[in-house]
Amino acid sequence: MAISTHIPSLTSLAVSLSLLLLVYLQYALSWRKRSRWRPLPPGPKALPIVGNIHNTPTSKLAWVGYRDLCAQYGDIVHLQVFNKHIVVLGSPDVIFEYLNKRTANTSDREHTIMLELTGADVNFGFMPYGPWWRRHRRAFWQYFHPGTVEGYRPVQRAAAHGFLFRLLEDPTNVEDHIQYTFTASMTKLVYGIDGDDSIKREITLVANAQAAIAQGLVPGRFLVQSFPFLRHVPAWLPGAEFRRLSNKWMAAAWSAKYEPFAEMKKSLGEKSRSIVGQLLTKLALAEVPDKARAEEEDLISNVGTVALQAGSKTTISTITGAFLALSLHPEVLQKAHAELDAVVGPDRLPDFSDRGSLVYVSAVIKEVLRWSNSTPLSLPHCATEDDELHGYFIPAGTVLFPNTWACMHDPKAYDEPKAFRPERFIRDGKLDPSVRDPADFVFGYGRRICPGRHFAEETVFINMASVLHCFDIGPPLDDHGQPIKVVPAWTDGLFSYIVDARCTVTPRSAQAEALILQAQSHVPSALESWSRSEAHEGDVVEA
Ligand code: HEM
Repeated sequence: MAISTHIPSLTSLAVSLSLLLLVYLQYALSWRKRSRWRPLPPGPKALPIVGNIHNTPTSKLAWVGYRDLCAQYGDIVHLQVFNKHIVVLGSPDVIFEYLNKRTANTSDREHTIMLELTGADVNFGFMPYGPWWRRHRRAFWQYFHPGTVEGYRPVQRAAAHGFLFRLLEDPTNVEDHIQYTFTASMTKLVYGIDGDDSIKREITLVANAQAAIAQGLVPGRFLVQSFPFLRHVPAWLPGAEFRRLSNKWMAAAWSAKYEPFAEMKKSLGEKSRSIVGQLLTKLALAEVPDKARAEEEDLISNVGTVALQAGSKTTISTITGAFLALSLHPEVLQKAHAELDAVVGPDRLPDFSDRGSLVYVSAVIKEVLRWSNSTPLSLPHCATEDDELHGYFIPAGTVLFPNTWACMHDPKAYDEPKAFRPERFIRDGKLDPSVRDPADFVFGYGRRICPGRHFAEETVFINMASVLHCFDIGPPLDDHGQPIKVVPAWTDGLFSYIVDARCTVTPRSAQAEALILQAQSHVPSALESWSRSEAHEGDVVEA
């Protein structure tokens, strides 16, 4: 009896083992065929099944950890987490070679079911590389290339003047004012909508949609990320929390996409100068079948929502970084004041036309972009097909992390990289082109490079030049009026923020106050006259 029960179980064990061996051999053979015997890039030793989960940086900021791994293993480092391959690109040479030059295979994004479940799939910044992404990017770029962006200056200027006024009225909520300023200019440009209530509502809509993405895209938080079929389990089952959250996330994404869109459509005639207004007017005049029209309208509403969502965190984080840096460095503030006094003088506010003459202010902005990175690992790209880099095998689907932060804190390029020192960008009274330019890094790479970068640079310039012209910025004060020492620190995550950006903001003079009040009184008419102006598309060059 005992023998007869053991024989079948031994046989089935042998069969199972043979099957396992077969599967393994097949996998190994296919791997050999795909890799053509090329090794994966070097990296720490992986454990069975979980891979390098223990090597992914947790005790320090991810980009600092990745920089340290590159110091140990070289500029190209491989990690594996379960079945996901990650390659860290640790120097400008490998980043430019792979992401800027070999773009046909390195412009994808990681495919994850969470994009759909959070509603983030309407954001073309996360879309897979392909025709749908390309159509979004073209539509967007048409309105954000350098030739068009110039036409947005009246709105950006009005928003900057509004910013000065808000800082004057309430110098305590600097970050809120930055957010308000960015949203005010974008809501006007994208939907033609202004007014305090509409701007505040838009801030909430964008914040809700971004919170959904921040919660839903945390790697490994939900089992459904690794096992997409679980998306079909009923919401009441234990462990199906993601289904309940997903309903909330998708509702937030839907509201951010459709509420301002629906509002602007109601009065399209008046709002036709706006970006979405122009796209809808063009569509109305085109002869397109109904199905294609619906698809095009979907694309237009996506373009509107992404302009607000993709640019807000990065721009807000950059300007907040500038306030912190200036509050810590009175010597920088003093030099910027001296330059503005000499170039602009006390009787007016700075304008876009001053940019070329404001060398020191331009260097301050470059140093802010270098010192405080809002996306230290950029937005990771993904390899579409199996590939080879420097003799190493890069499997299809590998997530590519360009370590922008490491390039911006490389002591070989920037002496004492932790120090905030705008002078490093200046030689003989001019911007020094031989110094590594942060703009070549912080806006990302290749075909995915930030298409809002020209707009962003103008926004940062007009706001920072105006603030520097009118205000003193210093450390925060305690209840006894004593300065509080703020130690610069940044949050971890895809988007990185200053942890503590408290500072004091006070007008430089009575004349500065008067300039602000005068500029603020012209804001409504400036916005009104922009709405009635002609749009100029300029010559579209490749993104
Ligand atoms: C200082 C401000 C900004 C910084 C530092 C920044 C940085 C970035 C970075 C690093 C990427 C990823 C690039 C890559 O994948 O290689 C990106 C993508 C993107 N940015 Fe920006 N950005 C800023 C402002 C803006 C603004 C104002 C807008 C909108 C007007 C915008 C729209 C976008 C879009 C739509 C994408 C996705 C591009 C794609 O995947 O094809 N950004 N940005």
